[in-house]
Amino acid sequence: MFVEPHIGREEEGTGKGWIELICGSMFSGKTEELIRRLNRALIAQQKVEIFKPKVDTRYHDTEVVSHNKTKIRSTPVDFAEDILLFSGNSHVVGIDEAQFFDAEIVSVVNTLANQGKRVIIAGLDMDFSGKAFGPIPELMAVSEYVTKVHAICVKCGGIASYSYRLSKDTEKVVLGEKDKYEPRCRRCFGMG
Ligand SMILES: Nc1ncnc2c1ncn2[C@@H]1O[C@H](COP(=O)(O)OP(=O)(O)O)[C@@H](O)[C@H]1O
Ligand SMILES: Cc1cn([C@H]2C[C@H](O)[C@@H](COP(=O)(O)O)O2)c(=O)[nH]c1=O
Ligand SMILES: [Zn+2]
Repeated sequence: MFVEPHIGREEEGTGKGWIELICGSMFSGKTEELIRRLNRALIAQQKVEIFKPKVDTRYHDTEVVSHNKTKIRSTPVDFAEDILLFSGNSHVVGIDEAQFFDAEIVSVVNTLANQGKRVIIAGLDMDFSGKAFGPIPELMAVSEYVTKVHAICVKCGGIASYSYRLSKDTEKVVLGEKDKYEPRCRRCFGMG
C-alpha cells in the first residue's frame, strides 16, 4: 500500500509540492486508490479539488465513481488548463482518467506541484492495443511517485495489466465497462 510521504498541509509558493501517479489496466483499482488518498487528505482537513475530463460521463456527471461504486465529488473539465483555473488555494489536487487529457496536462500538473500542491493522478497506462495511452508516459516521467496497480485476469485468475476490448472497434477512445472490456494478463491478452 502507498504510504503518504507527508500528510501535513503544504505551504503555497514554497515549491514543496509533488506529483503522484496511479496507473494500470481497467478494473485495477486506480480510482479506488485515488479516492482513498483523497479521503485521507480530507480527514487531515486539507482543501481538496478533484477533476475529471468531461468526456468521461459513464457513471456520473460530477462524481468520480469506481467500478465498486465508491465515489467522491469532482469537477468535470473540458481542457487540462481548466484545472489550473479551478484549483484555487487547494492543498491537494486529484485528477481521474488522465489518459483522456491533452498533452497540456503535463505542464499543468508541474505548475500545480511547483505552487506547493500535492497532485494525485489516476489513468490508464495502456489502450486496448497494448500501446501507451496519451500523456501517461510523460506523466510517469515527471511524477515523484508512480504506483502501478493490477486487476485480476478474467481468463486465468493471474495478474492483469492489459485491457482487452471485446468489440472490433479500432478508435482509441471507446467508453465502457465490463460490457466492452476485460482485464487480462499478458498471455491471455495475446501478447506472448
Ligand atoms: N477482474 C477484476 N479484477 C479486479 N477488480 C475487479 C475485477 N472486476 C471487477 N473488479 C472491481 O473493480 C474494483 C476496482 O475499480 P476501480 O477502482 O474503478 O478500477 P479502475 O479505476 O482501475 O478501473 C475492484 O475493487 C473490484 O470490486
Ligand atoms: C482500454 C481503453 C479504455 N477506454 C475507456 C474505457 C473506460 O471508459 C475508460 C477507462 O476507465 P477505467 O476507470 O480505467 O476503468 O477508458 C478507451 O477509451 N480506450 C481504450 O483503449
Ligand atoms: Zn490470464
